[in-house]
Amino acid sequence: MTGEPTSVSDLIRPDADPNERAAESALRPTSLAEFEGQPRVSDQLGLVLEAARHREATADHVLLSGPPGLGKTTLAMIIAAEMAAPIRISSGPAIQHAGDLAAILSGLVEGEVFFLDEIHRMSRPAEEMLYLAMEDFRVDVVVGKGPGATAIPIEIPPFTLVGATTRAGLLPGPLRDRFGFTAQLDFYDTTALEHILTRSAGLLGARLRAEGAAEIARRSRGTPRIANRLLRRVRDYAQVRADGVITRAVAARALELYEVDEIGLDRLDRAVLDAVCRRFGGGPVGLSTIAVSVGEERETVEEVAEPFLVRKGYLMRTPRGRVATPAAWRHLGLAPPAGSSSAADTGPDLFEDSGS
Ligand SMILES: Nc1ncnc2c1ncn2[C@@H]1O[C@H](COP(=O)(O)OP(=O)(O)OP(=O)(O)O)[C@@H](O)[C@H]1O
Repeated sequence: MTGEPTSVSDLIRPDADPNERAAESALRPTSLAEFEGQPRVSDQLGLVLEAARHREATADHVLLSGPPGLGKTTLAMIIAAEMAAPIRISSGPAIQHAGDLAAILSGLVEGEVFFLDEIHRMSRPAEEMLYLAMEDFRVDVVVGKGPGATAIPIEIPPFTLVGATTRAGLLPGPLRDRFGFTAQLDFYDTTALEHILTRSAGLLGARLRAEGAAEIARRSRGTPRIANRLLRRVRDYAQVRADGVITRAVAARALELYEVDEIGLDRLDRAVLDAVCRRFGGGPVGLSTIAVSVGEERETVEEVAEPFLVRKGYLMRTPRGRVATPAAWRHLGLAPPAGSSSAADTGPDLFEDSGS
């Protein structure tokens, strides 16, 4: 049985949207002092950079890991700004040949920050070239083929590699070990998101009340990118359907219009919960069955809806499929079936993909 098609709202997707690049850049904090919400990372990174400045040296290589939209690109830019260094930006998937990497590295100037996003998606040969570059500031460019091939060493100026990954566990040990400092970014609490929203509203010239900021923050899934995106939509609503001021009521009405509920679930999230609870009695039910039932691609359910539902404690992955928790039933306004808490006995598993 196929349910009503559920279009995925782009509002709550944590990934970058190329159409939003300019809007995002305008809201990026440009110094560590302005980078709120990750005090431990800011403190530790501040120390690393200050020490490097003290020694008049290039900063150590930095690895940033964490889910999308939490500020990895922003931090890379801040590192460059704090070191008064230029920044060069590329990404793992863009570097498929070692030669691509050699060309970038040999063009760097001394002290430059090289930001490599999605570093876990680089090709193996490029990765091996990077080891040498990070350690010895040298690359070996192979000229020719077969037995006549020779490696020509090329010196490269000292630089700071800032690698970003959403999957630190996928990085090979030798690569991880070559970073002098690793920072794990966490989801933001609502207070931090309120501050970020207030700052963003100032830059956008939006009239955001503290209670309006709290309402948006609550629905932002712990992610600054989503918070800023919701703010822009709520601002539109406030201008067109209200008097321009973003109060709690205006924010709530706007986000209801966009189908983002009071804890940040959108239509797809709710459809998934609804399918698991109402159609499949709370599970266990396979991922593919859920996807067919909500009329979405399996990958979309798995990558967009599920991580947040699991993080919220609404859905569990078990060896036999997905299971709704009592909290999920309650969120839908339903009474959990008797004994449903014993679903936990099935035990959340560690399988990435267990329910197909
Ligand atoms: N600590 C913060 N304070 C204020 N704004 C932030 C903060 N972190 C992120 N942002 C804002 O969130 C948006 C997304 O941040 P950013 O592009 O740095 O995320 P990312 O982790 O690199 O995401 P991706 O992995 O998808 O590239 C930007 O507009 C940025 O201004």
